Amino acid sequence: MEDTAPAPPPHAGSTVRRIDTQSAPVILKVEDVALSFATGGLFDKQGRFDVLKGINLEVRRGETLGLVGESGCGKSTLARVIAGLIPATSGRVLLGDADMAHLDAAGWRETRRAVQLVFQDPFGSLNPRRRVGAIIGDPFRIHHVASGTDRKNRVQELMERVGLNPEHYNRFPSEFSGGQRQRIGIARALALNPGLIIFDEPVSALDVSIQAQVLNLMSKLQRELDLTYLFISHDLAVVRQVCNRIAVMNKGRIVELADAQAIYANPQDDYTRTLLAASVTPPPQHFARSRDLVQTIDWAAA
Ligand SMILES: Nc1ncnc2c1ncn2[C@@H]1O[C@H](COP(=O)(O)OP(=O)(O)OP(=O)(O)O)[C@@H](O)[C@H]1O
Repeated sequence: MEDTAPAPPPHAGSTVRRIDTQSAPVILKVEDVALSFATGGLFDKQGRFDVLKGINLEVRRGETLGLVGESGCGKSTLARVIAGLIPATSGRVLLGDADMAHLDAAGWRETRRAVQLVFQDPFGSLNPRRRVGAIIGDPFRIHHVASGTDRKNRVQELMERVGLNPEHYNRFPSEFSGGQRQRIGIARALALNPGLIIFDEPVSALDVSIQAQVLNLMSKLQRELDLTYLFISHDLAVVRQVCNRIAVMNKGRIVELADAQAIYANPQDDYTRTLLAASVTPPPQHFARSRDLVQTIDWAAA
């Protein structure tokens, strides 16, 4: 299946699913999280760099929370703290009732299943020597969920769900387009029925028509599977289409968090206004093409 289907311009309309963000249960809570990296005094006299400063946010079941801010403000670092890949220096990350700082082995396994990270990786790629069926089937293999024909059937169901041809199970990543490879990453993230999927800039390097297809796929999957997303982007025009609420981040702090409509209609913070002013949709030729854009965390190696 090729990415040639006509698609609406990605910034033309919203695909946001309506949910009651006040009453839906909280599945993730970030409480006063701070993170400092040691710099050895290279960049500042204290010998540390405060990347995250007093971060508070909640993600409610079924919503898409956007996390927006300029490059370097700490979005990806926060994603990694939430996914349990980097411990916070202080504060708490609660997944359901479980404090990520105090998980036993079973708790870690559950976290690795429950939180999936899908991100833009212009330099990396899906392992070119592995077949797509094996790549998408990794979570089943790693978590001992399914093997043999059962695993193959489940992988092919996932391929179908994300709009890939299941008969392409034995193909290599190089035989897929950029948009299709994103679908491969998304299929792998879906494998273990995650409670939360963190998308880190999943469409920012894609051709504009392919962006629309991937955003539409994300919305379709969310409706069908009742998924919860944390959507990270530097571009307020992109998150507008998919987010119920938006957190605006600047220099390691959340400076504003509100319903998406309120952010656009009545931004409260100067920095949000600056970001909004900068989020004019660029013409298609300004989007770089990328051969391989999304990679999920290889939990076996993490
Ligand atoms: N392991 C590390 N050690 C030291 N500094 C780091 C480390 N990881 C990230 N940083 C710094 O933390 C800051 C935030 O980085 P981060 O990647 O989280 O930002 P971002 O908002 O996601 O930006 P981008 O969209 O460009 O990825 C940057 O200044 C980065 O250089």
